[in-house]
Amino acid sequence: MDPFTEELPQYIHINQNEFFMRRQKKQKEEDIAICECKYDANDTDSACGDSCLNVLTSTECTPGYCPCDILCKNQKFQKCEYAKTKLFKTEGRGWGLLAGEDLKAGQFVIEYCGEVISWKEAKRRSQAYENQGLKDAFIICLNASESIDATRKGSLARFINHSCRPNCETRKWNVLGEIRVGIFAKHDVPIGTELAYDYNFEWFGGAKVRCLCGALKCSGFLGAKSRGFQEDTYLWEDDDDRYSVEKIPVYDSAEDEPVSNVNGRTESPLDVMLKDEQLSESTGFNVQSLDSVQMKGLDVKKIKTEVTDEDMHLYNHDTEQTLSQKNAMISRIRSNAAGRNYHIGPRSMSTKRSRAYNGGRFKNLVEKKIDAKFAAGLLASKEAQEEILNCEKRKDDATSTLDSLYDEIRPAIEEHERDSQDSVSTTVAEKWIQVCCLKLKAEFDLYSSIVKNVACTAQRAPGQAKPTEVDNENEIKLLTG
Ligand SMILES: C[S@@+](CC[C@H](N)C(=O)[O-])C[C@H]1O[C@@H](n2cnc3c(N)ncnc32)[C@H](O)[C@@H]1O
Repeated sequence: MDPFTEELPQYIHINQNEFFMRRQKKQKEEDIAICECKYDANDTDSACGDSCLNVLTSTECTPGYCPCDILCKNQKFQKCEYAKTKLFKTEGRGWGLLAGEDLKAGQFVIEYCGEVISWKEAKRRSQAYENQGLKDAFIICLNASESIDATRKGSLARFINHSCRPNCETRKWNVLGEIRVGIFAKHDVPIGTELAYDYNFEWFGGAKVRCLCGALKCSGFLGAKSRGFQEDTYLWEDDDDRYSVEKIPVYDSAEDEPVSNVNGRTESPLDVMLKDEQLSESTGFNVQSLDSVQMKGLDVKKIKTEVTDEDMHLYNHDTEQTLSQKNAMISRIRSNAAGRNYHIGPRSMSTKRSRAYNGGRFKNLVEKKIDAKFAAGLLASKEAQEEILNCEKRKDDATSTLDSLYDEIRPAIEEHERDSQDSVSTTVAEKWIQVCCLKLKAEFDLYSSIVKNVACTAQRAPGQAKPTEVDNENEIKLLTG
């Protein structure tokens, strides 16, 4: 299919969130934050610029209450003061959004608008969309209990793709008492550069997609770090021609080494840029112009690139010969569990994994339990037996410490799983890591003690051993001569 003639997917364009399950909040007078800015004609920053108390707390000024009145610059969401952007068709990643003007670091680009729905409804819808075969995911987390779904209704932000090395990020702002999500430039972004942010752990539900961002440290799949990814039940190859992108390089394996172009410079798919004059007519959110936007000016062969040292190992998607050798098919992963954030929890992964990856492409990492008592029972030396049993006790203690720590910090973890913008606090994470390490060390000590003693100390005479609840899997092959 010609990427430039493919029609835009149907959706209703909105630039205000719509509330599906509840009414929009009305800001109470006592909740209105009033800043202390005073307009000074000689200081452009004075009317609610970067030093405004409200700006510093990511809160927009309320019209009628701001001391700077109509000069207030801190009502960007309310006034839809978006940067100029332009839709274009990517190769392999559906539609994307380009910067239609030079963006400054920290600049508000556009609001991520859609239907505000409950977290439960988001789960239900994402499953329904997946069942309908919808290829793209448009639901992001808003807060612990709500999400924004831009699938049917949304702003142009819905077209911003993911990158593992993004030039934009999402930020939450308090606007008239409601939390809203904006896309902001992480650093200066030149006109014509594709905008991208790290979906990170924000995406949940639906199919998981092979990431084609081209970044050196690309995580491989959208949501690869999420619990959803790790609990995925199976991999399947997808010959959907939207994603059959022979020309898109994909980091897949060691043989996919980065390739430099003739100048020794390398490019990322996300460094696609338009010539300035081709963007001159772009508007911030003009969906009508989309037909004409069929990237009439986009000359993929004459791509300008923004190349930094770090980019030197990125793929060159101009190199036809190299590209044709790359993947013709993009694997997609389906997930039963919503691909929410990472998971901290005792033991759940090993059991899930054994089910999840059996027969799949991943190695089956099922843990085989070793019966320490049985191993100790094989040994003639009392000291050796005691050493193994002590180690086992230390391992059991470490396991129960980990379990009770999990119960203790469960609320923080569960909160984090639903609200990806707020991380689990460092103290919780540190405590968790420390106890996990202790448990791993205790396990290691136990297994090394078994190996050492079974291999190096005298064994009971045959027939003397009294194995406890032995099964074939637990049987240890003794290294006796
Ligand atoms: C919010 S939509 C972005 C707009 C989308 N490209 C479109 O055409 O409507 C997210 C979807 O875009 C695709 N996508 C975004 N970033 C991608 C990436 N780095 N690699 C592969 N696919 C990507 C995935 O299908 C994802 O579910």
